[in-house]
Amino acid sequence: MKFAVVVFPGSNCDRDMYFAITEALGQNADLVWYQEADLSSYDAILLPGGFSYGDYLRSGAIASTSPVIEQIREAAEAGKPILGVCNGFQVLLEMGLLPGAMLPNKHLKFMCHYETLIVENAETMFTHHYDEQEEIEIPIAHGDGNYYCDETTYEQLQTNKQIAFSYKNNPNGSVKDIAGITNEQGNVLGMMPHPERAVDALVGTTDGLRLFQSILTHWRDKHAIKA
Ligand SMILES: NC(=O)CC[C@H](N)C(=O)O
Repeated sequence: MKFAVVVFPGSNCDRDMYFAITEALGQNADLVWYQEADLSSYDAILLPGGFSYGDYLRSGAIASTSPVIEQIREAAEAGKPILGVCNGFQVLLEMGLLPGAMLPNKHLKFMCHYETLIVENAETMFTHHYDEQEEIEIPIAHGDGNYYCDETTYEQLQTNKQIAFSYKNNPNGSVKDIAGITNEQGNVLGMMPHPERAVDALVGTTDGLRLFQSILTHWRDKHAIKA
């Protein structure tokens, strides 16, 4: 399986994402510069964390206007898996591929530590290697991680089972403790915590690895040649 890691000016978790795919998952990945990217040959697209365009205007806002965004939109419509982590999640919100918006953390401080997440939906292509309501340890690192959506949107998220992860102890003020959501079709996931930083026991937890394994086995099942 071939993954694209889209690099914007100011991305800083692109190498971690690349490591997670190539070293931990054992699959192919390319770091693709946003201006030169041709995403048509990739099976999945990963938007890494960081501070694209220095978080000017709003986190993810300027990146969400770059030409590569049209290709990401097309890939999403084609049903390819799209994962946005942290700044990648902010870009997905700003481009309207996921509902809601990101606000500054409740205490207006950048936070970088482990959080316990609850797997709210273990049936998505990103989460089927977890158990429903399983608690996993994944690090966060953000200043603008306070997810907001209105009541109607929250009801839609619930009805469509779009809430993938929640925080056990909400660190940033997010509505209903939401840590990660999918689109209605289930092939676009945005999450603030960093699964790519949780794929090697040396750094304390490998709980993030199963997210990438979920993408891989789902893709293999879908593309298996059936006799
Ligand atoms: N690690 C990241 O992706 C940081 C995200 C973002 N720029 C913030 O601080 O909110």
